Amino acid sequence: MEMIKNDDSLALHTDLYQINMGETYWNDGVHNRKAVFEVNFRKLPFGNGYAVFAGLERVIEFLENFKFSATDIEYLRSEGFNEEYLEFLSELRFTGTVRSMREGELVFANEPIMQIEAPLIEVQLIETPILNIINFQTLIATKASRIKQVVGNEIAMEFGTRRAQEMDAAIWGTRAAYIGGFDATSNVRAGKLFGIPISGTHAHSMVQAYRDEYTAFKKYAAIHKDCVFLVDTYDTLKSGVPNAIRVAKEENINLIGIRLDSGDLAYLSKEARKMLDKAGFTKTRIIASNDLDENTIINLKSQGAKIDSWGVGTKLITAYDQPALGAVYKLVSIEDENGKMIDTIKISGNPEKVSTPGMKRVYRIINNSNQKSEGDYIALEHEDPGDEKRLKMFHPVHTFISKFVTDFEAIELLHTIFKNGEKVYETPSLQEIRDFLTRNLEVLWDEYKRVTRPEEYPVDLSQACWDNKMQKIEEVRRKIDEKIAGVKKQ
Ligand SMILES: Nc1ncnc2c1ncn2[C@@H]1O[C@H](COP(=O)(O)OP(=O)(O)OP(=O)(O)O)[C@@H](O)[C@H]1O
Ligand SMILES: O=P(O)(O)OC[C@H]1O[C@H](OP(=O)(O)OP(=O)(O)O)[C@H](O)[C@@H]1O
Ligand SMILES: O=C(O)c1cccnc1
Repeated sequence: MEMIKNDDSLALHTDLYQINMGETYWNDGVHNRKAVFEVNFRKLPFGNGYAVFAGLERVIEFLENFKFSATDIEYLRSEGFNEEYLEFLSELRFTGTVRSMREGELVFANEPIMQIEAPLIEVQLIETPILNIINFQTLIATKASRIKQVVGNEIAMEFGTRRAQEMDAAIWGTRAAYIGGFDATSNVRAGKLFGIPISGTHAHSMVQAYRDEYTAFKKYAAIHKDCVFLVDTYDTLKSGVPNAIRVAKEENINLIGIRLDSGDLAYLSKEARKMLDKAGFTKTRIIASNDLDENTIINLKSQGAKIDSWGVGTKLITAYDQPALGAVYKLVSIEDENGKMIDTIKISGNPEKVSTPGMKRVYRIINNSNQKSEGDYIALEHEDPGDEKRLKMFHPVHTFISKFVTDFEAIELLHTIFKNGEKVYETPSLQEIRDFLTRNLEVLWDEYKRVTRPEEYPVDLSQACWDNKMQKIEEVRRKIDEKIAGVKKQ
């Protein structure tokens, strides 16, 4: 229990190796060298054609409060860390510059979604929490957006708290789901904290508690004006729907809806719709739940199900079919002993895994003739694609795949969030973030938005960025060859 009481900071919410590397840099006197790291992921989740960026708000909160508490230092002392290093850590605050995509931005594989420029030790210590936040929230926002694409103008309700990976995941997952386009949540705390609309029906347990469906609905109606009755506890069509209609006729309530939670949802919804309409409850909505996801929803719609609202829990909040987004945090540039910034690269046998060196900017290239996106364009810091009359966009691996864009606007996607440790970004409201996502989706061709086998959205490098990468690959190769030659000579 003592440990839990002392959970008074998030600075230790990192991997031990970060603190060990920090100690190495500090001991060597290189800890204050400027370093630039970028966050990117290599593969879109769920086979989706885009991802929805989420997590920035919590990253901001984390960086603003970044500080090792007295109990953090005490704990590290008990683990045997050097006393002077601990003294240094106790004074450490975040002093860096952060550029980031905004929440609700569409993001794609192999492009920087956040860039952090700070003293090496700071930028290293915050890697783990930043990835922890972004990987989860972006994953859930993307899953939610994918489900909402299928749900369309009908209502999507987040019902997942009971199945989420503990409380933080439920709360921040709910916020991410709302960013991704869900309309409401059953989690009341998320309603209080973030202003997300809350909504809910009742469980089978209430019907079981009264041991009689009619009585249970009557008791609920006695205290609630707006009612949604769960109609599948005993028999949906023979008991549930008739009881809901009977109580709605007897009591002065709005029968907003009925909920179906088992059985053949297509068949039951069609039959229930007929019964409700015949009784005059044409506005009463049919809500469905039970292990739903985008695939079941497509399937139900194709069967002509008469469902107006969709309650989605487990498969959304746990990102059931892909439980992790693989965003990574890579060093792209570091100050050398003369104060000069040197670009760095990570090589791999897999061309997609070779990092792109240097400080970069990301632009969305919007074609002025149709206001649709031609793709994203990664350029070096000093370049401005907006200056180009004729922009060449080519595939970064299969370079022969290329096109020229002429009448376009290059919209910069990375925004300055912190400048030298000071927050300079005005955090938008959740509603603004949702509207931003809606506008972003409008510039994307439908081919990238479909749920099954979407087209691959272009994420291209500028010629200078590509040349810089090739030059770095060459440099690394030469160095290795020289080393091998040196060893052979000995
Ligand atoms: N017409 C339908 N077409 C395709 N999938 C459906 C259809 N009706 C229901 N489903 C889905 O089939 C699955 C049925 O799951 P399952 O067999 O566990 O439920 P059940 O027996 O109806 O109810 P319970 O949750 O009480 O066990 C759910 O994921 C549900 O969403
Ligand atoms: O199915 P999900 O997408 O996770 O949606 C939430 C589920 O949670 C509730 O039931 P619970 O799962 O607790 O019990 P049940 O399956 O027996 O109804 C509710 O009735 C939904 O079925
Ligand atoms: O309100 C509901 O119907 C609800 C809430 C959470 C989980 N399942 C259903």
